[in-house]
Amino acid sequence: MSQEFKIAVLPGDGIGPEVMAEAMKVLDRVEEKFSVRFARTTAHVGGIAIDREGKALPDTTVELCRQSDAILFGSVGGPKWESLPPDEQPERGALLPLRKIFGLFCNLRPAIVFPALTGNSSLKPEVVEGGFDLLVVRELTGGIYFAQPKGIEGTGPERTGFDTMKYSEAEVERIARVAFEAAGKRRKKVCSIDKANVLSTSVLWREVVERVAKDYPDVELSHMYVDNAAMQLCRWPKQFDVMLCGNMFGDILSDEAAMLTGSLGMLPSASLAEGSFGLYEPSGGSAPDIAGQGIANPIAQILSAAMMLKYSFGLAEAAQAVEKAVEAVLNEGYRTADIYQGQPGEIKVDTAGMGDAIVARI
Ligand SMILES: NC(=O)c1ccc[n+]([C@@H]2O[C@H](COP(=O)([O-])OP(=O)(O)OC[C@H]3O[C@@H](n4cnc5c(N)ncnc54)[C@H](O)[C@@H]3O)[C@@H](O)[C@H]2O)c1
Ligand SMILES: CC(C)[C@H](C(=O)O)[C@@H](O)C(=O)O
Ligand SMILES: [Mg+2]
Repeated sequence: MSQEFKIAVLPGDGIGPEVMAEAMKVLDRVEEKFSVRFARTTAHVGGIAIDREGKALPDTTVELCRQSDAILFGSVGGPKWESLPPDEQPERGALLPLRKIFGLFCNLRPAIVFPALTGNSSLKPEVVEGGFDLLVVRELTGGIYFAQPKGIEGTGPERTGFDTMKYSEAEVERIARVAFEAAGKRRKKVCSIDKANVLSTSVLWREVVERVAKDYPDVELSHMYVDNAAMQLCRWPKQFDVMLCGNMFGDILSDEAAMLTGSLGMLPSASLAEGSFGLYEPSGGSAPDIAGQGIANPIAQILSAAMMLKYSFGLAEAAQAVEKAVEAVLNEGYRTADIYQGQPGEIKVDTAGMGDAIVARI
């Protein structure tokens, strides 16, 4: 009997369904090749769920996720729902609650500059030469995103919006351990990002990270202020191996790291709970500017599915086969519009063309 895994498939809005369709083809191929079965059930989330079921995260969707071994998520949001009250919008109404409900405290965002794509990077050729990869480890269920109180109060010029930045030692320790474990399997360097010259949360963050580091003597720890880190990422990203960040700093720096790779459409992510459960999604959003045209890059979604194979299902070999297929198509010159530069040897493809090329190489 082949192994079976249950996946809640939540394509969401904008380019979500377009890139998800390609990830489904990849999973079909993995089933064939590795004699596993992925029992997939699709449900609404985000704007489409508001339109069809009246709220961004329907109870039936949450229940489906509970019954599943992992969630494969597309992206949510778009101009159509921007005028709704903040808590009802797709991002705050669906994505953030999903992270909280399932305890997805650990967000892994690898940024890989493939050697074939160094010409696409926004950086100088000598900075990206030969390619590189770094891993952003972002705390995902705490910090300013979730801490209370938050809101908008008062009237007139005194009307005030406020959020609270809070981190407990336990929250910092938990995510720091993930970063050190990951670095131990990579180039053995953790750079912890904070703003300890201003923020009390960062002073605590730094203390706890220092303490945790003592348990990982083979991993080198450094600290960097977030503003400097944003600059260093553009100046010389090869200095980084694992970047350990709180929720908001990790959000910002992971988008920046994505662009070093050539396109946000290349950057996958895993959001993990304790144990094997996880939600896997591209780091980018629903890309309303290109939705419906069939030109979105499906690689972030496909590599997110590969992360699911590895982290939630323990199918490391299958995950590697998918990653190798992505690298192969890039080496052969296949490019969606976002990474196409009109160079000799490049083959321009649409979303489905990229998906098919990857499937054919698994
Ligand atoms: N996880 C999520 O669901 C998620 C993440 C980020 C933003 N959003 C939401 O998405 C909507 C749009 O946000 P935004 O425009 O700031 O960010 P975005 O990530 O959707 O798009 C930023 C830019 O990157 C490009 N891009 C992103 N993914 C791409 C892909 N796969 N292929 C080619 N190009 C790609 C877009 O075309 C756009 O030019 C907003 O409602 C936002 O809140 C959702
Ligand atoms: C859409 C938004 C809530 C989300 C975040 O800020 O976490 C997104 O930007 C991300 O990076 O996944
Ligand atoms: Mg973001």
